[in-house]
Amino acid sequence: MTRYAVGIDYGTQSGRAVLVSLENGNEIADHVVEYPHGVMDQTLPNKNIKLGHEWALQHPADYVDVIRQAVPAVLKTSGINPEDVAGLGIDFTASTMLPIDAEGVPLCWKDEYKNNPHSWVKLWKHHAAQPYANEINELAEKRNERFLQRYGGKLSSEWMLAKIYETLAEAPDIYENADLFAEAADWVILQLTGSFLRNSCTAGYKACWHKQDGYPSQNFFKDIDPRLEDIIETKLRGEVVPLGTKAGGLTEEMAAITGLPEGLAVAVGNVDAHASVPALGVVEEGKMVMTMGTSICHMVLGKKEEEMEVEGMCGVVEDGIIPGYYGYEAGQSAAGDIFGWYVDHAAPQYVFQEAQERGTNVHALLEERAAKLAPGESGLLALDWWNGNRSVLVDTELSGMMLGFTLSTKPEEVYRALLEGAAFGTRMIIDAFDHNGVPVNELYACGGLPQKNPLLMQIYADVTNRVIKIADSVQTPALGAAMFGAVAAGAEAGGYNSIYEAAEKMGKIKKEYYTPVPENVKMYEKIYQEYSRLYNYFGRGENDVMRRLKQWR
Ligand SMILES: Nc1ncnc2c1ncn2[C@@H]1O[C@H](COP(=O)(O)OP(=O)(O)O)[C@@H](O)[C@H]1O
Ligand SMILES: O=C(CO)[C@H](O)[C@H](O)COP(=O)(O)O
Repeated sequence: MTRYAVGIDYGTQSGRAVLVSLENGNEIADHVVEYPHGVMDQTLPNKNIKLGHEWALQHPADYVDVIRQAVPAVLKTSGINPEDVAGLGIDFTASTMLPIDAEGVPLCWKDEYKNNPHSWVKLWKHHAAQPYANEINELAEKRNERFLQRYGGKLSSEWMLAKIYETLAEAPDIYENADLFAEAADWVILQLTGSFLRNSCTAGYKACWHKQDGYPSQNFFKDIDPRLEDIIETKLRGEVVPLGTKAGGLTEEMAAITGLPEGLAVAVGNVDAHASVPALGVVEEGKMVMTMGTSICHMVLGKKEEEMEVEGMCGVVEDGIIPGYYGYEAGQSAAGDIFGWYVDHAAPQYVFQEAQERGTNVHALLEERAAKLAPGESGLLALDWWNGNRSVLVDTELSGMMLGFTLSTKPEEVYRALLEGAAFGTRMIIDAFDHNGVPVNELYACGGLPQKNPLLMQIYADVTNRVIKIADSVQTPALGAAMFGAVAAGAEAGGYNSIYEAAEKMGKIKKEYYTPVPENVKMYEKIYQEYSRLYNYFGRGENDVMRRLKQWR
């Protein structure tokens, strides 16, 4: 008898449920629900209350809507018997967080708080907490706090501590009246099961929790603000558990809403990018998974014995991706967005015209022409910093650059140089890991870009001199979430006893690989040396022209 699991992937604009077979990971049915309130970056649902610059909020009811609509829809489409579903797991954007009361009710649902923006869900890309992140970073650096090195030397404004401190500073009553600050991932699990547990992935990568050391010290929090002194025992309390842990069984109410059996095993939450790793079958060291879309997340597992320090990584967390390993994460803050920028704002009209005449899109046309060029033929070289540099320089003040233009430079040459620049940026990240005790032997890719742009993937293989394997699932994070749901169920209940077993059966990659072409590798090695020189020159303080130009804007 075939058994199934449900994975729910909570993205930025929408959530989707996917029903997968536990035999082989095949996606039987999926259903997407756009969040009715989307991303609130102008006003609260009460339209009279305007939001500040860099705010990005969400409505927690939208997350419940996804459960209410998408789960029954996949059961109906598939026609399976709900009793054959063994487990359920979710993945979420992070750090997407909210204040809740002692009963788990979001403060934004209460009349007395709903008009205060700080009572709502702060979405991962809410960047208004930057001044508070800066303050935390300065203090941590001054105090020589060890935890800072685990986050590439800087905490992000997107993360939990900056967002909580922002609430304390700007809305002390919300801070006071919050029983807990919760990751939305953990809050949704609370809705499904009635139990509140913090998953080690979001706690580790986004809230500075460490398996041995716990959170930063009480003393450190007190130094930020005396009112934060007891935060670890109060508003950050909650057991932190590894991924795949069973959070509990589906409640009677949720069983009625979804059509799934009451008591169904539900796994603790997970981060979207991280959930993809086992979905590609990756549960061991040496294999870097790249989630490639508007931006790129790079994840790699390191030895169980030793936590390594790698320049500019976003974080290292024990059990943070696959239990039993240190999980390392790094990132490029733009990739697809840079190619999209060129098409939208810089490609000439005649390219659009030709694309239209040929019934193709501009990306595809530029890719086709760029594929005819050899490495180095354009004479162009780009620094891929259109949205700053996340890894390894951790500097949002840096900006994009291209050199080598002549009067005969063509649009496809510029497009190819942008693809190459992104690949060099990834090579820099790989080298940082590889040279610091976290080997990267093979690359795995998922997300939209590997499906959209084969030339980009070949360039990545050539620039990094590594084989690249591509996900064979459209909903990679949801598949990963479903796999952790199966692990929460355990073999006795028809699931799996470990994520290793689940990955072996359900992880999926395409048969065709991208393999480096030796002569391209040779040429790109030379160009990469030039890229590295420019990278250091503009990125490490020798010439701060990018920073100055930004200041003068
Ligand atoms: N053919 C293409 N080649 C390269 N980039 C593309 C192409 N088509 C779209 N893009 C870029 O891909 C990005 C979207 O990637 P996708 O993985 O679908 O989204 P997301 O990151 O939001 O999940 C956009 O930034 C867009 O500019
Ligand atoms: O924080 C992250 C990974 O650590 C993600 O960048 C964030 O969750 C949003 O991801 P996406 O836009 O791909 O859904």
